[in-house]
Amino acid sequence: MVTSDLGACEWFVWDLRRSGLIDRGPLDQIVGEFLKRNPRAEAPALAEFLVDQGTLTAFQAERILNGKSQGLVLGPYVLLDAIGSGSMGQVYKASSKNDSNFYAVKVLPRRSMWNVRLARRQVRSFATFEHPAVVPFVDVGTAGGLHYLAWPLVEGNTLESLIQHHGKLAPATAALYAVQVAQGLTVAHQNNLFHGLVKPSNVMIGSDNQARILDFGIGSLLVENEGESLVDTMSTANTLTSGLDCASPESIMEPTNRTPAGDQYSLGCVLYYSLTGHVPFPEGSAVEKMMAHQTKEPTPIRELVPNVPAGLVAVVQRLMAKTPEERYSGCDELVEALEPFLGDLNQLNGPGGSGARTPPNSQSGGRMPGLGNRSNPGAKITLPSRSNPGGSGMRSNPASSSMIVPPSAQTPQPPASRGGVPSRASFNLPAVSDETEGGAAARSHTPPELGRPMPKLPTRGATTGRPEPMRPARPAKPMPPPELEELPDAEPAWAEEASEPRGKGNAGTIGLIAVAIVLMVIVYIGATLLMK
Ligand SMILES: Nc1ncnc2c1ncn2[C@@H]1O[C@H](COP(=O)(O)OP(=O)(O)OP(=O)(O)O)[C@@H](O)[C@H]1O
Repeated sequence: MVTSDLGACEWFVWDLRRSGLIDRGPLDQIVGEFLKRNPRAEAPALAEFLVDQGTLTAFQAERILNGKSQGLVLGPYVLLDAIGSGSMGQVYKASSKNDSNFYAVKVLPRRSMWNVRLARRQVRSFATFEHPAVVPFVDVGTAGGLHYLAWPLVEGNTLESLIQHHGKLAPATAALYAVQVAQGLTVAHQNNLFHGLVKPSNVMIGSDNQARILDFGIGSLLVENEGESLVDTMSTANTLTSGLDCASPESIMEPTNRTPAGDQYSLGCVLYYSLTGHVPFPEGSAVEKMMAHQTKEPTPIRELVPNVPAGLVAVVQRLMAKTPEERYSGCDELVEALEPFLGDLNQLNGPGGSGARTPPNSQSGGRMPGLGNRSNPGAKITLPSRSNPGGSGMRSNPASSSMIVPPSAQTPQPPASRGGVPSRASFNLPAVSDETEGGAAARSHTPPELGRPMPKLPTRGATTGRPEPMRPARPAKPMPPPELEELPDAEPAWAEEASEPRGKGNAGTIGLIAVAIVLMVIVYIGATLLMK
């Protein structure tokens, strides 16, 4: 199809070609047919058509209409939608050209500096085991100057989101999720992997009532490894701050001191949050929170929620012991300590509700996922119902803006062999990519995205069809074919990383941050003593 045939859609079609989302042949055919029927159509109309017939997702169309055609294909991943953003970067729902499964792809800010080689080693470690509560870190790569990390996409709502919207959990429900997380951590710790950032926003509860730990791998990237720190200083600082509510005292004193025992402390904070609806130290500045983790005890749980069993409170206290040695010998011991509090979930009252029922879509058949027959053989464990508004606290919350829409509601579900998480074996891991955008960016057909409303597209009245704000007008000179075009961000970040051990400088900076934190703590304690 020649450029002159494209009319007012010319710039859009060029950008679409540059994006690498669709093969040129099929694209030209679809566009040609559309323009034959609508010769005067402008770009938004064409975009809407492509979304309607499933060639583009609404997110992709919106990005391209806004002139952001780069970065939609990162290595094997085709970005389909934005899920949310965290302290390290933006997270996208993506499909992989390697296996057609869905992934959560975290894209780090441009020019983040970290050592991809060591991150790849992390990825390989996750290939050695599987657990229903562990969402494995499956890929890391660089494309067009952007670094990306990938995990299988899981459906559900985070504990943070659930509790923010529906309040604290019933003790048995809180214990159930803590057991599931502890089981996942047990297996990870046995494989020499700690999490380092366990917190309510990193625990996803699926419609099968299985807790799944998100963001595995990131904590290790924050830690010095062979003298090289993996994540740039700014990302490290942001991530540490965002994790402060559940950070162990020892990781606060020394940010690279992340261990299995630290995961226990963080899980203690998560359990405290589940039982009370508040993090242990909700008040004050970042420094005051750091101090509190070092020196203070949180408000006693039974002062806030009298019906929490004393034994469960004792478990939280032990998990949150200030010194690692006082905690459990391992998460397996913790699982045993929690099991007596699972009770009979049929009898439980959730936030504002009566008994819970087994969810119709529960894959566990009412049994506690992950525990099999091992625990409470006598107890008839029925999982809390998402669909029971008066139930046990595990309720769906379609109104939550911070929640992702379960992919089942958006797109055809990928084959899930582990209660929502595609099995590691089925990942068919993409060769860790180190390609530049556009170069190896294979042209693929984007899987149709169902059910997402079309974004408000720019009005069609504009003479160019170009939305506002517009990019600068295209130069009058003939454009080179996209294949030959120089991509603006195609600088090989990997080459830099390979030649320069940036982590060392970064490690030094983390050391300085640690020293500064220690000094702040000392000054604070001194000032407090003087005031007394
Ligand atoms: N594997 C995953 N499957 C589905 N959603 C995910 C997955 N990983 C992350 N998310 C979602 O992506 C969003 C952003 O995640 P991200 O980890 O960046 O932020 P966060 O945990 O909220 O904050 P922080 O960066 O401070 O930890 C969150 O809503 C999170 O639930």
